[in-house]
Amino acid sequence: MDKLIITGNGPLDGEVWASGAKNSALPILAATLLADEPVTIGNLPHLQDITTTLELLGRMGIEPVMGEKMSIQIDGSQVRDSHAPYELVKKMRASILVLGPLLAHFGTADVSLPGGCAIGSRPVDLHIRGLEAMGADIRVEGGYIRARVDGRLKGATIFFDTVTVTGTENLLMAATLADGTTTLENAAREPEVVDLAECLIAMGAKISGHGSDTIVIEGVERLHGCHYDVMPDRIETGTFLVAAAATGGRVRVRNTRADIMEAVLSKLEEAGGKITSGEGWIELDMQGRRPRAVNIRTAPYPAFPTDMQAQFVALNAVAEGTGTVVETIFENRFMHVQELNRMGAHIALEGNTAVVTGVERLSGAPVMATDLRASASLVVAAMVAQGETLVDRIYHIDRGYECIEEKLQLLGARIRRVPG
Ligand SMILES: CC(=O)N[C@H]1[C@@H](OP(=O)(O)OP(=O)(O)OC[C@H]2O[C@@H](n3ccc(=O)[nH]c3=O)[C@H](O)[C@@H]2O)O[C@H](CO)[C@@H](O)[C@@H]1O
Ligand SMILES: C=C(OP(=O)(O)O)C(=O)O
Repeated sequence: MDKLIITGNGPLDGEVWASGAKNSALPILAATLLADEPVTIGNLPHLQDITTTLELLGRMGIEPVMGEKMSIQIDGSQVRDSHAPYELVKKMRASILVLGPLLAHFGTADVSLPGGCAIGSRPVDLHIRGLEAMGADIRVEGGYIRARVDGRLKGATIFFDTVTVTGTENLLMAATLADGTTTLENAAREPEVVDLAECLIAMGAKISGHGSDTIVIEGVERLHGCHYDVMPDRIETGTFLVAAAATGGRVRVRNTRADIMEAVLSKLEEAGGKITSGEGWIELDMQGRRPRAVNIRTAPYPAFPTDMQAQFVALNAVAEGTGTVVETIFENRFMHVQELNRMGAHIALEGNTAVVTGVERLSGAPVMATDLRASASLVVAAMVAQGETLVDRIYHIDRGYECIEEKLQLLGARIRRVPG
């Protein structure tokens, strides 16, 4: 297992680019299963989760064609087998996103149940209930979701009890080929849902209301090919900006968007960062100052994203004052706290709340990455720690951060990967 070795090296300074968004690329790759012509997806990030998705599509009979500038062409009409096996789903929960498209296009889908993961139990009951409301016959047996429909799915009005991102995406995709109109109420408003909807529209789908909590989809008989570029990754962008803030540095992120990051940017300003932005870039300048601790409460978009919580815990750990961080989305998303405390942080955990009292300096230590954003928080902490930190199990970080060590090296970090 590869490891990262990081030595605190003072303020980060420089420019870096954001990759395409993982959480947008994954549903968009699944959406290509709906078309009966080749779809070309551009600005795909080079990530382990993308490789896993391509392997999954490959098992179904698809032969992806690599194009220029990280683009891939996928022909959904090549599907011969609508089966997503456990050995791939267990590597990546987002594999559940093939359920809706396979069922809507081919009338059958056998997708392994994803099960829980390090951050929580993460059930998929709302995906299943929504598809049943659209006329699917679904049985859960042997660890698999076996879904069938005679003819086309039927439009329905579906109310989500809980706001779910991939649940909204699965039903949105399924509804594009359903007979009649589907209304998704209490739908997720995340920018990645909007990006997926825009891609589906480019494929010929009829969708309105995406970006609000009510999405209306008028089913069509078929979807066609298109070229679509994935939006920039707002979580990767936010992670670089937090790293700048924690180290007292100045970082400009290019190929990104400020308009979808308001909650995060306003917390970074509260922490003392001077934020400027323009067409396709955001800069944070701490002017050498130590950050101030901030209070955070995670919630669905447009509120503060749970995927940035761990990085802000690391920021608070070296900030002036005490910050309270409340996690309301996932019941177990504080695995980084123990590891940060091993580096000298003062974090008290009670239920879904972490009270973080900043210290002047953390100290390097061997630490273990437990999930994707927990890994990012350890990398941020290591860059402000005295001495050397060894971050183990970095396969988690490779799921979501493209060329993490190269990008941070560009900003002046002392970070290297050692094969293990
Ligand atoms: C690939 C992708 O886009 N992943 C993101 C997506 O995950 P994901 O889509 O899996 O997360 P959800 O939005 O579905 O989860 C939100 C909450 O709803 C609950 N729930 C969800 C579905 C369901 O059927 N029943 C149920 O109870 C979950 O346990 C959780 O407590 O949104 C999360 C919340 O912004 C992000 O952290 C993930 O990075
Ligand atoms: C939790 C995340 O991803 P996933 O839903 O793919 O596990 C994440 O991106 O932080």
